[in-house]
Amino acid sequence: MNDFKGNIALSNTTVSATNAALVALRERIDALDTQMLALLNERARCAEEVAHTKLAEDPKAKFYRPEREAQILTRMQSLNQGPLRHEQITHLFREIIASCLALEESMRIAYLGPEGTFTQEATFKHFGLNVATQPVDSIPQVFREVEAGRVRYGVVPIENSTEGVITHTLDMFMQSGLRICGEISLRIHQNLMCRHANWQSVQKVYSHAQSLAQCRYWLDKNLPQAERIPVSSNAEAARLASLDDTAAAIGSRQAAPIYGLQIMQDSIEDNPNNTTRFLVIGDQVVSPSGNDRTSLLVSTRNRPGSLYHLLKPLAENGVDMTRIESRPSRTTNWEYSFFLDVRGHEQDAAIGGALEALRQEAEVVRVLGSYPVAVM
Ligand SMILES: O=C(O)C(=O)C[C@]1(C(=O)O)C=C[C@@H](O)C=C1
Repeated sequence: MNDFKGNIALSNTTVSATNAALVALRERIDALDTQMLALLNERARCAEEVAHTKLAEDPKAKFYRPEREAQILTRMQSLNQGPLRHEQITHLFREIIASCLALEESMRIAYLGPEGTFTQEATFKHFGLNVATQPVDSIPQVFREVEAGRVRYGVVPIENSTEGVITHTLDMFMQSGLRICGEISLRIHQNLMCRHANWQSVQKVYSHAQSLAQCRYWLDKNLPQAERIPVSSNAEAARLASLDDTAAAIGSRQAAPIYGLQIMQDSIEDNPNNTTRFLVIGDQVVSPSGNDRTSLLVSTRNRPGSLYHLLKPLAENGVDMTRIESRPSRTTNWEYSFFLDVRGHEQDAAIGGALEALRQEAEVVRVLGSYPVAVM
């Protein structure tokens, strides 16, 4: 007997017993919600007091404390015993913290737009859904908005696990004095969207070049006839697809409702672990969280063994390097700047020692920021 027939066969007594159980459970949920409401507001009042305490100590105090947020989220994950998953707990607590932070200060965040990009998704993931945002046209423009003080922080992409580093962002650090205050790690799910259900017949697929590259094999297999047209952003791709029945777009789920499209196929990225890392940029020095990363910009003259001389101080001080990128220096031909990521905080003795030795070797050594490693 299937469920449907089973339900029909239930006697009146069973139905009322089921109803009674439901009523009791809902009463329990209502009682728990009442407790949570009181607790949430108590927490919010604490955050308001934190704001007063910070201001009393320093009238220019920063309210956003990424290291504290990372500690709270990590602690909640370690305490969590389910059935809610770590990811859901993290998401809920992020929203709670964001709402408390909004009571302390109303902030505006610039991000690489337009609306519907993965950078927007990363911004909301980190700062909560209710933060005021300012989508801008380019990575340099995000830096300019923060430098001019028109927004408090900016969010820019830095690297993708499939397609590698975003050189535009690295290059901006050569000109800008802004610091990295945080990082956001976002699992990138690419979606195929168009105006109608007949997606297999489309002749064009618009997307950002990186997204097209991330779906290369899926497109070869499922839409071999369609021309792949790279455009400035996934949101622009969605806009173009919204004007044309013979076209589809690939991009973030967020873009579909904004441009009146339907998601026809989801998670079409070739690599199931496709992740993009974003940076939060601002003018803030962030305290240690206990699980930090430090980004360095080091420039040196090109002489034999120069890279070896840069890396030796790190190795000798036991500093764990997680990334190195080289970029041609903008000022002199054949001089290189290196972007290094190391584990730890600039206040750690090991990194302090390595920096001191590095400064003997290199022309320029700049700490771009020490910040908490992204929590989920
Ligand atoms: O602990 C602080 O400094 C706070 O401002 C409180 C709080 C929170 O809600 O827990 C809010 C915002 C900060 O970014 C970090 C934490």
